[in-house]
Amino acid sequence: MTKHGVVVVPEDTVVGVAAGRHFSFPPPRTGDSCKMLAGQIDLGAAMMGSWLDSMKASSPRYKLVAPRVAAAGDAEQDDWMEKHPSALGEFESLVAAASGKQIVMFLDYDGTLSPIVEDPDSAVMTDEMREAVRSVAEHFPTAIVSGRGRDKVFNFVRLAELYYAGSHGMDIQGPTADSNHHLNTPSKGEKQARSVLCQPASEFLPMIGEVHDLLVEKMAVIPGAMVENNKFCLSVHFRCVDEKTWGTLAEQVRSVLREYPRLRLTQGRKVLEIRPVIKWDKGRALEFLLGALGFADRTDVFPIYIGDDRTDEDAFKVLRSRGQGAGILVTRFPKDTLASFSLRDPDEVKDLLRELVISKS
Ligand SMILES: O=P(O)(O)OC[C@H]1O[C@H](O[C@H]2O[C@H](CO)[C@@H](O)[C@H](O)[C@H]2O)[C@H](O)[C@@H](O)[C@@H]1O
Repeated sequence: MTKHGVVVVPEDTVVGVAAGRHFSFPPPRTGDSCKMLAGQIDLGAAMMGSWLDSMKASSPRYKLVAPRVAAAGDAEQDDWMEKHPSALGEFESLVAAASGKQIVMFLDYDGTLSPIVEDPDSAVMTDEMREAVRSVAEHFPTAIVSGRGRDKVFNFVRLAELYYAGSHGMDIQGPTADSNHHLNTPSKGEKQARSVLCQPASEFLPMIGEVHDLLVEKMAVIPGAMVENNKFCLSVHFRCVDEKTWGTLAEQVRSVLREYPRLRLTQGRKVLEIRPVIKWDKGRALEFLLGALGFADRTDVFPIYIGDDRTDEDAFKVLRSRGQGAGILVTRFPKDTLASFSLRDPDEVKDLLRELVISKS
């Protein structure tokens, strides 16, 4: 398929192309009007129907990619691309807006640095992408912000010089002193203290372990279902579950969570995510890291956050409320988003990272 080809493709493979004109950049300051963008499912009020609806709504199966043919769909796509143009297409205005400011990079992992695949354990990052991230981190402080457990995402990325915010930001670790060139070199005694920066949900560890075991038991009878332990949160994957069984899966998850009112449910790409009710998300992690880097109240900072998922909307929302930087959504579909720009896939993310490095050289 070419970029501009006419083809019907399954989820995760559709393309938006038009260059935009009326996009919202720099992002305006906003209040707390994120609607349900972060994909939170209200456990208390939710009827089974709304769980299922939400799972289906986040899993569109087919989409026409035909700028010249599918006029109705295109109008929507073009309109969306005008509001969220390609960050590559608008690269010069992006760099101009960041001029004189310190760029800080925030990168989601799955769907952003690695393509979405069926088996979560196989979502490896290419060497080319690793090199692009490594180069970008030479120029700008860089953090990986992921729903995955921190150790797991580190094992995929394997770059010691980055910050890592695992478990949707509930487990933040800075680079080791030796590799961190963005902070003043600490003494030997400081090195260890600087290692883990923030774990706001540590009291939930035993509960998460308990719920993990219960969910593994429940999911054992659902073909294709998989439970992933992300340390401070859990993922119940339904990408490989027959759609006819999604209702059963949702009901099983709900039956477990009914007994745990201190846990909440959010939704990602064909995954239900269970996490503590604490007010902490990828947006809070972004703010925490900006503070840790000394940029909390600075106006000369330009955070760039790139992510593909509903949970990344919390970070886009923070950028909007700060009136700073740029949120970039990785997607092939028009989606409700607070991001200012878009990219279509991890390959385009890699291109953008490379362009940023070139612009700095
Ligand atoms: O915040 P992220 O780094 O984007 O993590 C979100 C979830 O990503 C992973 O699941 C997603 O990617 C898998 C591999 O491509 C795919 O199989 C799955 O359907 C996606 O939902 C990860 O496995 C989850 O634990 C994360 O919560």
